[in-house]
Amino acid sequence: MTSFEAMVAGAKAAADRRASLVPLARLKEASRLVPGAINALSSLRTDDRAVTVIAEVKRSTATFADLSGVGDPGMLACFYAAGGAACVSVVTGPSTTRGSLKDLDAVRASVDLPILANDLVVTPYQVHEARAHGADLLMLDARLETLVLEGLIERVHSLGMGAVVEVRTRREALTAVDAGAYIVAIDTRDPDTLVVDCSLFDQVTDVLPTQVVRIAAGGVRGPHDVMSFARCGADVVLVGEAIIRSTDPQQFVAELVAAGAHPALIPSAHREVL
Ligand SMILES: O=P(O)(O)OC[C@@H](O)[C@@H](O)c1c[nH]c2ccccc12
Repeated sequence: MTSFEAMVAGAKAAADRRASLVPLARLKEASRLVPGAINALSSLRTDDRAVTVIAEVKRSTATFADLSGVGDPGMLACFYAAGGAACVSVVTGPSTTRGSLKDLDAVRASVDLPILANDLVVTPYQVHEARAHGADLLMLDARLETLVLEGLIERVHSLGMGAVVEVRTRREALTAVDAGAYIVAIDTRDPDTLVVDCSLFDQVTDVLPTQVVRIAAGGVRGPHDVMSFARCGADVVLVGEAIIRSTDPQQFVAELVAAGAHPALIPSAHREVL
């Protein structure tokens, strides 16, 4: 079993345990009571800035080191909104990340921005959970079996949410699009060293149809990286660790947002009408 297969098995077992406590039918009922999902597309892709920012609430790094500065996730999300983030991402699991649906609840109660729920999602039960807790976008992984991925994307879209499919290679990018994704997150980090490789972004996105939204996800350290990814054709950057480690998250998000709106990055066709 590969480590990804082991993580999938773990996520499935955990979801099955939760389903034995709260059956799917109850969850579906609960999702009918929450306000409908916000269509995040118009917030993510805008004409007046080259790149928009998804700011992430998370309790651990990609290598599961503790990010103890998170404190109150709702408050942090308010800082992100005040800093100009287009969307807030919340890591809700798996358990190694110390994230939970409680964090999603706290963020949902605090901001009106679209929310991306970020977990290893492997069963339709988790899709309904995310919706019942107010998510508008849901992260999926292109390494899942194709039929499973297709089914999950369909389920996400049928609940009015947007599926964000995370990819690392051209092949995964093609799989994601074939499976019905129109928002793709590209992780350009080397899996061993976690070093960001902007040139990989170009290679992977090359195979995507132009209408597909491109999110640069993982390892973005600051405004400079936002501009680099913008030049590679990113529409959105997803930033977690660097914001949480900063001394002033609102100010840091504002700096990322300003970098994404830098006039030098806006295509001339748009600049003329501004
Ligand atoms: O903290 P970073 O390096 O800015 O990375 C953010 C994002 O890529 C990451 O949190 C993420 C991407 N896909 C995920 C799936 C599950 C949990 C978390 C994630």
